[in-house]
Amino acid sequence: MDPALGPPDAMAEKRDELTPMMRQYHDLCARYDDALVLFQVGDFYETFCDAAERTARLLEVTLTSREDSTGEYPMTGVPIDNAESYIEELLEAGYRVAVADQVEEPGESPGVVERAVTRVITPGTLTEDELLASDDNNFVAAVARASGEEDAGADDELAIALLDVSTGDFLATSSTSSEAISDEVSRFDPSEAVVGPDAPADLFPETCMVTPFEADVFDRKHAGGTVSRYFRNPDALLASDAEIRACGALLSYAEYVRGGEHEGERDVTAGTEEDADDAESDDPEDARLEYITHLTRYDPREYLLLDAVALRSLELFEPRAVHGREDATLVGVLDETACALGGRKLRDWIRRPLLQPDGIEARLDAVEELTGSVQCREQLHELLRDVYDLERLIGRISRERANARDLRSLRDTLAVVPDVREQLADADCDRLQQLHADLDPLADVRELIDDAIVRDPPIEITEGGIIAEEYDSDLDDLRGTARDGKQWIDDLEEHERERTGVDSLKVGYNSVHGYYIEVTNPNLEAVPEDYQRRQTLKNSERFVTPELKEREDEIVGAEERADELEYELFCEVRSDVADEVERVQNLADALATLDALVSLSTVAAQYDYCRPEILERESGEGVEIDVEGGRHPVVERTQESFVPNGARLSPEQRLAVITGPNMSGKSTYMRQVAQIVLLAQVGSFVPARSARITPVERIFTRVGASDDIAGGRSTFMVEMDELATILREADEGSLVLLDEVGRGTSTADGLAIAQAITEHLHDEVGATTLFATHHHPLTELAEDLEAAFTLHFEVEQDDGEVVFHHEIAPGAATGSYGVEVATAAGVPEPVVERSRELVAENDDDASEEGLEPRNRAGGSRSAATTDGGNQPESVPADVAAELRSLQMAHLTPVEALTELDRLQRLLEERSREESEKA
Ligand SMILES: Nc1ncnc2c1ncn2[C@@H]1O[C@H](COP(=O)(O)OP(=O)(O)OP(=O)(O)O)[C@@H](O)[C@H]1O
Repeated sequence: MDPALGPPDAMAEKRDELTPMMRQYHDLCARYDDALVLFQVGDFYETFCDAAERTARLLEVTLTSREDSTGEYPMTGVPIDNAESYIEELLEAGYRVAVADQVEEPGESPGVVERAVTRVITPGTLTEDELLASDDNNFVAAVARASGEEDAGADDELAIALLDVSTGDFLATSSTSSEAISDEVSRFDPSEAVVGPDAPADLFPETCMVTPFEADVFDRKHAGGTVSRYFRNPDALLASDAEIRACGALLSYAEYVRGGEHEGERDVTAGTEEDADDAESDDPEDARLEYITHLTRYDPREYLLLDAVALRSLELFEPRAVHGREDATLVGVLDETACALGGRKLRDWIRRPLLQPDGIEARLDAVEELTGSVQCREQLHELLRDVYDLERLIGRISRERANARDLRSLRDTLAVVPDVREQLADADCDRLQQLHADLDPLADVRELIDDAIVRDPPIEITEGGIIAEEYDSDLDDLRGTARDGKQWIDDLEEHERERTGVDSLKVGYNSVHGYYIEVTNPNLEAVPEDYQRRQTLKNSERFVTPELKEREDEIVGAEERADELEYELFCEVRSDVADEVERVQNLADALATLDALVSLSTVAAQYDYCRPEILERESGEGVEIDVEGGRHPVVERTQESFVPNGARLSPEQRLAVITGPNMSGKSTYMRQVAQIVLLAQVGSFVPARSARITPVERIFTRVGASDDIAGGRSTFMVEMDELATILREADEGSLVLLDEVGRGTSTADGLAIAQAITEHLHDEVGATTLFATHHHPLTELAEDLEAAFTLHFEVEQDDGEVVFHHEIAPGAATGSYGVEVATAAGVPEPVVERSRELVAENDDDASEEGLEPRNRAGGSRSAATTDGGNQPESVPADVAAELRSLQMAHLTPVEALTELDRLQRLLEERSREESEKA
């Protein structure tokens, strides 16, 4: 265990003798033993002992020490004012951070000042804008099994719950397959996972912090109680015990990290179903997080499924190195949203493309309508730019972490809503009409903030200057008293000058002595009786009068009371606004949806996309994809010109074997088809002249071997693993992209595997498949298979140079042009020349060899012939034999070059041996 966590050993031994403050620190460390405790002492957050040494090193701050009667303890502190940047570094180093604040003013009660953990900051539960890396969702997940018993069977139901603490988004689903849950993990990419005793540890990638949490909160009864504090009927809302356990545990965790007076929530005996029924039971109800108002239970089968491999290879959110541009992702090209809300919504749509034509058509109708009206679209975009991140704002408000500026931001957003509504007043399609209805301007909330909070309030909420005039009569009275007093003082100078006859008399103020009357030394004789000396300066004396003192006390008293009252009033307003959390969240959702739709229509109009026709698919039937003039949405933006290509796939013609030289455009083409399908299912227009598409249920990809080298497994193993998944899980509702399968092994084995896979996909799986390959014999196979066909990219040779047209055409490619590409890449001329000779020789050989007959599929191809032939004299027999056995038609250019390189070295070795013998 990390010695920086938990109660320091040095303190534990003598806990009872520690000073009360150090004992507090010790006890909080014991209570929050999985987190680094930052302990407020005045203006600093301090850590002690091992934690101090660790933080001093990590944060590069000075290590000091603190002594009490029990000894001297290392200590390190960071200023509270910029604690967030230090906390960020601690999080990056893999720590959770528990912030223990002073929760009363020093001297407020006898003894040591009270401290409590007011928040536990973990990667998955961030709420501070400074710590949240982006506007995107930041999820914490919890996973639970149905039974929760240690010996649970393999096909027990597994559930995952996901919560974004900063926005209140809360989702849950379950499945009997752990792969399906793993796919959901990839989809939502949580930064933290809370696990109970029975969760499979290998579900989460390394980037996700795994937080073990108390077993009891995962208990069915306890979890049911927790969920029912939030949602009326958990059993009707959620589909299984596993889901209830995951949701309940996650809510308990969210309550736990909120800390503060609710820290008792870690006491897991509270919150059973019986407690929840008892309206009077205070503790659990108090712990309730007001901003969690919706729970979306979904079935993964309602959405197009994309596993981690497909998410990566289709460049949805992460760019692939090849394009080398940050925004070279699908979300990058689609995101023209105006506000953070819309950006998150769009990402969610891309993460979960739809399957049901109705839902897709509803979005497409809205996109079409907005695409057709430039003015409306642009005005909406302009208006939406003034929309703040309402979800995070209302989250902060309901967590009592919002300041007056946050309330004004909410008010400013509400002020935009009537204009946004106005733009939708004449909408035709259902979706836009519905949004028009959903856009509640929350006039009451806006009015409240307008009345209560000044236009430009300060950041601080305890120093006054927040509450508007005429909002509260007591406050107005206090302010009046302070104002009158100040006016009296303003008049005092004039008055006293007249009374004393001293023209140089001045009235001033300083923070130590308060108000004073200053008289210079030559005039001291004129000082009246009632002046009381307060301060002697070099050339003057300062006085007060009993009346001035009295007025001063009055002003200070009134100001202090006004500040306190303002704070109270502010908290009341904030709490009244917090009561409307659900309405604000609903408004946020409507604005987010509108922004996402406007963004899709902006892209559609700007980049000449077309509305796809969505076809119904009966279950068990195959897929129809008919695209004319399609373009790759990402690649077309990264280069000057792009050649459009069509695609026609149907249940009768569903497996395309695509050949063509390197760099001709095979991979681009395949990804383009998949991205067009995916875009259509998002409800977006697509980069094509026309498109007719049946929604696909799942997209599988197996792409370039060098792309996916996962830790600890060879390239070939990764490839086979991904293939195994495809063969096991794909069906006629799937779209499968295979890019150069079988490269990581010998040519013969590679071809055999590719052939077997093609046959299996064709005969058994029935998935719509695009298969790019350098194994030319596969094109022959495609001709034998009823529902397979061939496509190719042709290139031209112009004066020895290869010219790429990037145009797809029916049939198989005639040559591989690998040698020409090698020339272009700068491979030395003699090697290229020799390659040409070999290609010519081997073409003859290859034409005599065929593919394994289908009924012998899987058998390895015949071994190389080693007997002589037309052996050139200068070539040693073994090298010649190896050269002859090379099957050039079956080698990729890189493999051919590697072979050539090896043979050239062998030749040189042989010549050296010969000359040494001679
Ligand atoms: N339709 C197109 N119009 C214009 N340029 C294209 C087109 N398709 C591909 N390209 C360009 O050609 C480059 C190579 O394309 P791609 O990677 O798809 O080739 P490939 O045939 O898969 O090559 P390899 O077999 O070496 O993997 C792309 O990076 C892109 O710049």
